[in-house]
Amino acid sequence: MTDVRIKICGLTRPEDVAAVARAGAHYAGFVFFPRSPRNVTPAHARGLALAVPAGIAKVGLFVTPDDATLEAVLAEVPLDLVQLHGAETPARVAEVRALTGLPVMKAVGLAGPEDVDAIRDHAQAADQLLIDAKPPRDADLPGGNGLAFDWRLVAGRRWPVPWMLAGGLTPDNVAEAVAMTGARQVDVSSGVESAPGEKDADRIAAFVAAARDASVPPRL
Ligand SMILES: O=C(O)c1ccccc1N[C@@H]1O[C@H](COP(=O)(O)O)[C@@H](O)[C@H]1O
Repeated sequence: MTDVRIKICGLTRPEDVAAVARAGAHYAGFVFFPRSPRNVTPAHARGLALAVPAGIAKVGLFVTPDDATLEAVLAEVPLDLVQLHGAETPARVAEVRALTGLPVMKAVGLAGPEDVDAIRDHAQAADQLLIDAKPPRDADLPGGNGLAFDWRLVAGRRWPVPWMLAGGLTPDNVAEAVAMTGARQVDVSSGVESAPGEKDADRIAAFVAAARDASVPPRL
C-alpha cells in the first residue's frame, strides 16, 4: 500500500459521501459551477459537507468565481480547501486566499510542453496545484471531461508546492498514471461515474484500491 492521497470530486448525494468515506479517500469534492452535471447548490452542499467524516478534506470547486459567489458558498458550506478550475491568474489566486482564509488549489490544464510554464507561475501563489488535461476548445466544461493528457509532460517533475494529478483517471489506469508521473495525489470525477453526475460506489472503491496499490517511483 502507498501513501497516495486521493480526491473524489463531484459528489451530489449522501450515498456518494458514504462511499468516499468507506473507500478511504482523503478529499471529497463539491462542484459549484451551474453548467456541470455535478453542480450542487450551497444549501444542498451544506448537508453533504456536514456528513463528511473528520479527516477527509472538503473541497469546493469553482470556475473563475467572483467574490460574491465565494462568500455565498462559504457562508453555508464548511469547506477546507478551495479549488479554482477556471481562468484565474496568480494574482486572483492570492486574492481568493486572502478573501476566504482557506488554502487554494489551482488547476492548470496541459495539452503540450508549452503549457508547463504556467504550472511554475501558479506555484508562486497557490497552496497546491491540480494538473489536468486542457479542455478541447469546444468543450462545455473546463474539467470533468474524462480526458487524459500525455503524462510524460509531468513525469519526474517537481514544483515547490504539492500537486495532484487529474484528467481521465479511472480505476484501470490510475496505477499506471502514478507509476509514470510520480504523483503523490490523484483526483477523479467522471472515471468513477455510471453516467454524467452519477457516482458509482463500486468504481469509487476500485479507484481508491488501485491508487493505494500503485507503486510510486522514489523522489529523485
Ligand atoms: O467535474 C466537473 O463537473 C468539473 C466542472 C468544471 C471544472 C472542473 C470539473 N471537474 C474537475 O476536472 C478534473 C478532471 O475530471 P475527470 O476525472 O477527467 O472527469 C477533476 O479535477 C475534477 O475535479
